[in-house]
Amino acid sequence: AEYHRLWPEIERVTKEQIKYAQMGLGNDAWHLFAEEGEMKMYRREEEVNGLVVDPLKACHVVKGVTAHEMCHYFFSPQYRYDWETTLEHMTVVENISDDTLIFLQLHKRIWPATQRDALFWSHIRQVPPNEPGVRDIWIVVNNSTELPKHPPDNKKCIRLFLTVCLLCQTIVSSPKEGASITRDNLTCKITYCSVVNPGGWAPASVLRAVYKREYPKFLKRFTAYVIDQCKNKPIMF
Ligand SMILES: CCCc1ccc(-c2ccc(S(=O)(=O)CCO)cc2)cc1[C@H]1C[C@H]1c1ccccn1
Repeated sequence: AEYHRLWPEIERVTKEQIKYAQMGLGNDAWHLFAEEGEMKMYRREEEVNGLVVDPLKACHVVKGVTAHEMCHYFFSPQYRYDWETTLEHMTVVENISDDTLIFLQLHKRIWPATQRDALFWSHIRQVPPNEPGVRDIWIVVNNSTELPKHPPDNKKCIRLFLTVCLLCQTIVSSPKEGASITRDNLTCKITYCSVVNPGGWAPASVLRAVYKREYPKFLKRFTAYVIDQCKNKPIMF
């Protein structure tokens, strides 16, 4: 896929997202808006031409799964309806390669906002570990793109623009002397980042209320789904 017209952009955005996810909260003014167990969700209030584009950063730690498993279930289209409750319709409009797809997603209308759709490339890759104690790192990046064959249909819904990454790190605690690694030895550290431009105008208060409610629900549901899918399966590193 290295020769695909989107490849330079995929490389650039993926490298940016790896840096952005690994910098943690940096010294930006993040506001913790949701906290449940190990999951902490932060946002910054930002508007571009009067549109809410609040960057979001979520940090979570889950036991019993690997970074590869978490990213595999986030990337693969066949599981999406199982965990993405706000989807009305989803299709893969282009198979660029086995690690890069283009999705067209119609999201359910979230009253009182207008219905949105999203057209984005999605790329999964393993990244070299950057600190001791981390066995491996995987990332999925979703980034909006335009295709002449799938122009926005402004009569039907508004096309939103997103850049999302799910960066996961696998930490393995040493099993008992001579025992093999089991899921009890696995910890997955998750950083989920998203910047969504809603496309058309929506009241800031409405969008912020939707995000405040939907993002914690989404990450909780998604991680619980992966733990449940993996628990009786051999570990996929
Ligand atoms: C007014 C527009 C609101 C709005 C913006 C953005 C998204 C959204 C799209 C994609 C992704 S993802 O992480 O790439 C996973 C693949 O689907 C996450 C969020 C969804 C909504 C709608 C449905 C609401 C929502 C918001 C947040 C999380 C989940 N759903």
